[in-house]
Amino acid sequence: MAEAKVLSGAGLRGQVAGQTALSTVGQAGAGLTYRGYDVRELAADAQFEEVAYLLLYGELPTQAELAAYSNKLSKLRDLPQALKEVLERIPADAHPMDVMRTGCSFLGNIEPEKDFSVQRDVTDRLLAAFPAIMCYWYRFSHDGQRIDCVTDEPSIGGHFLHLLHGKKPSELHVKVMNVSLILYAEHEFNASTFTARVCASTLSDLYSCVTAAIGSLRGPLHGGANEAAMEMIERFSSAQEAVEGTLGMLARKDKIMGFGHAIYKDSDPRNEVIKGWSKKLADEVGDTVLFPVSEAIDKTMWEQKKLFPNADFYHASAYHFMGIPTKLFTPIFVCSRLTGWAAHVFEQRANNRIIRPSAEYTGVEQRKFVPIERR
Ligand SMILES: CC(=O)SCCNC(=O)CCNC(=O)[C@H](O)C(C)(C)COP(=O)(O)OP(=O)(O)OC[C@H]1O[C@@H](n2cnc3c(N)ncnc32)[C@H](O)[C@@H]1OP(=O)(O)O
Ligand SMILES: O=C([O-])CC(=O)C(=O)O
Repeated sequence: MAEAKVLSGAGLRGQVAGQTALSTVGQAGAGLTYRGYDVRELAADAQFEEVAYLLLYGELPTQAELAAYSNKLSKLRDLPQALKEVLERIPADAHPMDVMRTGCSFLGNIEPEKDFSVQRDVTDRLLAAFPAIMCYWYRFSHDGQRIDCVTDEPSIGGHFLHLLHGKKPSELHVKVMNVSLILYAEHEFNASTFTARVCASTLSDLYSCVTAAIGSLRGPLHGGANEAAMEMIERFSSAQEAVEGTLGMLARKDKIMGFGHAIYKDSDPRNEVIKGWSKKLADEVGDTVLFPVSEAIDKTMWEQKKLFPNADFYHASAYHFMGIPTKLFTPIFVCSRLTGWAAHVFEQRANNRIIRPSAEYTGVEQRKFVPIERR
């Protein structure tokens, strides 16, 4: 058992910065709940669209509500021609998180949120369109193909895989994508969500809040860690090499991406779920390197530092086994976390005061201005 985390000091750690009814993180019992439901139960039995509905509309849907919601989302998947033209101009070596940021922002120009009464419709549109924004750009810039942005896949996860690979995904892969989207959907006042809430608190529009949040998620200390973890794992060709490499990184005081957490102290409840699915995928593809390497790093980190894998670490190998290019890992997080961001924006708007903390001044004392010719 690791020691209790120090919840004070830099990074606003431990400061209560507002209220939420959306999730609890790191509390006794479940570890992570969405509107009171244990994320592990949701990941085992729910569809991502149900979880999106729960977060955005307040309760789990009935069969009829889910069918109507999924149908609504399916009809909103296609991209306007103007957006496709913008995506075609973004170079292949751009980072896909920058593509998502631009895609979201541009859609805000051509389909603006006219007033807050349409906030749920704008969110549903983004939820439906994000997989196509990512895949249209990726397939055009990498394969020179203008893909059809509409598929008959019932789920968002299946739709994404179909757009990316140009064929119907397997049942197992659709299931894993569904689990992954559920695990990433919401996480209280993490950096990107807090960014969205700060933006919302100025009464800005939803596209601006989401665009700002994407920028915040991009960094390797937050969502970008799944991509960074993959790059590290791929450097090792055996478990033995991974142990030695991890010890070397720790000796050099490098940060090991995909480990540790600002709130959880001895485990991230999402890890056991995605690790289990990563193992199933490893068996499916007959992997004998990536999964053992991941487990060797995991074991070494716990033995040496009592640091545990967070949600990002085993997502890396899971996505890789499904043939997803590494640089698309964090954009998938965007497709999911959009639900949490938007739900927080709705909450902020419903009970708003501009978020404007104070700073402790550490600069020079007040002094007299000296005109430039006398400096
Ligand atoms: C979905 C998500 O966003 S989950 C987070 C994804 N991010 C990562 O995986 C990046 C790697 N991890 C980290 O950088 C950190 O653990 C964070 C950013 C997640 C949390 O940061 P903090 O709350 O500041 O971490 P914490 O206070 O627990 O750090 C304690 C000590 O452990 C060290 N530590 C924490 N994580 C790591 C790590 N992954 N590798 C090496 N050392 C680490 C810190 O440097 C610190 O050491 P120090 O006391 O000598 O300075
Ligand atoms: O809560 C955090 O700081 C980071 C995290 O795990 C998430 O956003 O999913």
